[in-house]
Amino acid sequence: MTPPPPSDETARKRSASDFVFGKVIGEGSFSTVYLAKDIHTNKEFAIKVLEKRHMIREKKMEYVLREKKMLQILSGCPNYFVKLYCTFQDVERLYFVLTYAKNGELLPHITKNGSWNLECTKYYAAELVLALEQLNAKGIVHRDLKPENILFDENWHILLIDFGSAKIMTAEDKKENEEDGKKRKNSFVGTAQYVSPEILRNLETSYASDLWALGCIIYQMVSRLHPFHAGSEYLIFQKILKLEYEFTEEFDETTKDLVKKLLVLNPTKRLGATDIKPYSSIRQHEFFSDIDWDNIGPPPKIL
Ligand SMILES: Nc1ncnc2c1ncn2[C@@H]1O[C@H](COP(=O)(O)OP(=O)(O)OP(=O)(O)O)[C@@H](O)[C@H]1O
Ligand SMILES: O=C(O)C[C@H](Cc1nc2cc(Cl)cc(Cl)c2[nH]1)c1ccc(Cl)cc1
Repeated sequence: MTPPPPSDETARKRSASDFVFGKVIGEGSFSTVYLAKDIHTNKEFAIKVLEKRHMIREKKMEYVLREKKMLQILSGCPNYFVKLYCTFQDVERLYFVLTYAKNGELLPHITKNGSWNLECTKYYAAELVLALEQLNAKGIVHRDLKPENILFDENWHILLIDFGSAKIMTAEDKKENEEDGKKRKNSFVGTAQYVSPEILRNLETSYASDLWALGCIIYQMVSRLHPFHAGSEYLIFQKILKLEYEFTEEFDETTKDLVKKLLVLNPTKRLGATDIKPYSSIRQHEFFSDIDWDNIGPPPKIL
């Protein structure tokens, strides 16, 4: 007995004709992201469009299906992640219908000479910690966290994107991470400046890989530069493996202490890596002494 057709509009499988496509709001290596409006509800979405031919040629199907699976898992989280409303396809393309992050990327706000200050750094580092706690609770490691993958929604809260490189930690992975020095080939390397030492040394990634990226992002929110910078990816990797970075004069002692406890070569020694309740030891750090973790309140003005 075939099920009755969905009663209301939202349950019906969508197609491109349900949307009016507007401007391009971003380009990925395999995607174009459009601002689009649902013709039935007038609601705005970001629609990420991928060419099937390109997916097949570049053998990126697994990446797309992984992003779809991760976004479906995360769509149950209350906030901090872009929501996947639906997916559909036509002869040439695949479509992800996503929350529209109206206020764009974090990166320009921390690099331009604007009003970004230590209060913003603390607030958004706290939102990042809360987002990482939710990822941990869902068993997901993002593996490519960087300011370009952190967007702002219309109320200036963060929305993490780009889960095509994410990994679901299995019980097996967790066990292997406890046995130090277990060697396994990594099929994935993130973005040079933010890649963790364990990924460079072909060791298994773990939640602690995202804690390394958190350290890099907090460093960058304060100094506007990433901690490991050099003229080539090879030289950046060398600096990461030797933990070769310095603090600029903008850093106070408390911020330095937190960054030092996150940028630790051994993943199991990073602050939060062995928390029974992740990430209580990061929450308790002096750097977050002004944060009320049960209600971090409205975002600071960064206009
Ligand atoms: N939900 C969204 N709302 C607003 N802008 C978005 C959204 N998703 C992506 N973008 C913008 O589109 C750009 C491309 O995003 P997309 O995730 O498709 O590519 P990418 O995966 O970041 O690129 P790559 O494939 O090289 O990693 C992003 O850098 C971002 O600026
Ligand atoms: O409609 C669905 O939800 C399932 C399809 C499944 C699917 N069809 C595909 C065709 C190609 Cl060429 C590549 C991938 Cl990754 C493909 N994945 C799909 C469509 C769109 C997106 Cl973004 C992901 C998966």
